[in-house]
Amino acid sequence: MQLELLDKLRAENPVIFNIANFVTVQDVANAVNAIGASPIMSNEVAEAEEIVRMASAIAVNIGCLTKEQINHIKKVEDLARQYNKPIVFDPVAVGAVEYRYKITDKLLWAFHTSIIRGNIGEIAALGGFDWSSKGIDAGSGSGDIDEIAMKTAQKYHCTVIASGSTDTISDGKRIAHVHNGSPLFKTHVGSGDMLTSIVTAFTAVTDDPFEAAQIGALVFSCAGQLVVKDHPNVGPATFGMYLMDYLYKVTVADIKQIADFD
Ligand SMILES: Nc1ncnc2c1ncn2[C@@H]1O[C@H](COP(=O)(O)OP(=O)(O)O)[C@@H](O)[C@H]1O
Ligand SMILES: Cc1ncsc1CCOP(=O)(O)O
Ligand SMILES: [Mg+2]
Repeated sequence: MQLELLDKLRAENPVIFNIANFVTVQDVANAVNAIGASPIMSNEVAEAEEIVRMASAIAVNIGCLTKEQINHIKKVEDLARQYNKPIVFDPVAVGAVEYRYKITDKLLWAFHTSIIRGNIGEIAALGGFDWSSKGIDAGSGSGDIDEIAMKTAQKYHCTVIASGSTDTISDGKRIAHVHNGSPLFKTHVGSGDMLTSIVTAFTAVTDDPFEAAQIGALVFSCAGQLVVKDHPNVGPATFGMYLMDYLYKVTVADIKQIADFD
């Protein structure tokens, strides 16, 4: 894995355009900023072209989907194709809400997406696998996660991150796993959304989405793991607070010491 991409990201400070949800927008902006990129959020179709042109990569999060937003996403994804900007898609709750599944499936067929980042329930739903998602959460299921990630990547011709206690990453041929992290991530709503936009930031510094997915997952998981190592009494609020600090200060050397991936 190219750990030096973290230093490259901080040196280049790329602009990352986020179509965010209103629940976690502040966390996502701060996480992208803390890791060393420059976030911009927008919901307005009239400024879409200017923002796509200035951005190095785009995160599309459907957490609070509206009809107006679907039109915005279509416009932005069309512009991303025109200006050759990578898209990372977060299919929030597609395993639990049929409407979201249908919209997401159409968008994923209509436009090229570099990376889909969802929890295992969301990725299983997109891949057509049996799984019981629960709202925004992964829920429960017993499928083979490697197979689910790989087949879903093949279906949509992209890289997939199925996150969870292990993040499973596939581009349809290769498989990688990031084992770092902490169960505290589950107590902080927005952990997945932050991961998606941090992975998006890494697509700005490498042309290989499989590499961006791995390094993004590793850096984010290690930052959270280091929070808990240094502050063992954190709870949901303080974990989220310290996570921003650790995204800001974590170094390649820190990550090398605890990295657990294959
Ligand atoms: N039990 C766990 N142990 C370690 N890391 C976890 C655990 N659960 C989730 N994570 C981490 O939390 C982040 C968000 O993943 P996840 O909870 O799957 O997404 P979402 O918030 O979209 O449901 C990922 O970086 C993942 O590695
Ligand atoms: C609670 C909630 N409702 C709609 S979007 C959202 C946040 C989802 O955040 P994450 O998937 O990162 O936990
Ligand atoms: Mg999520």
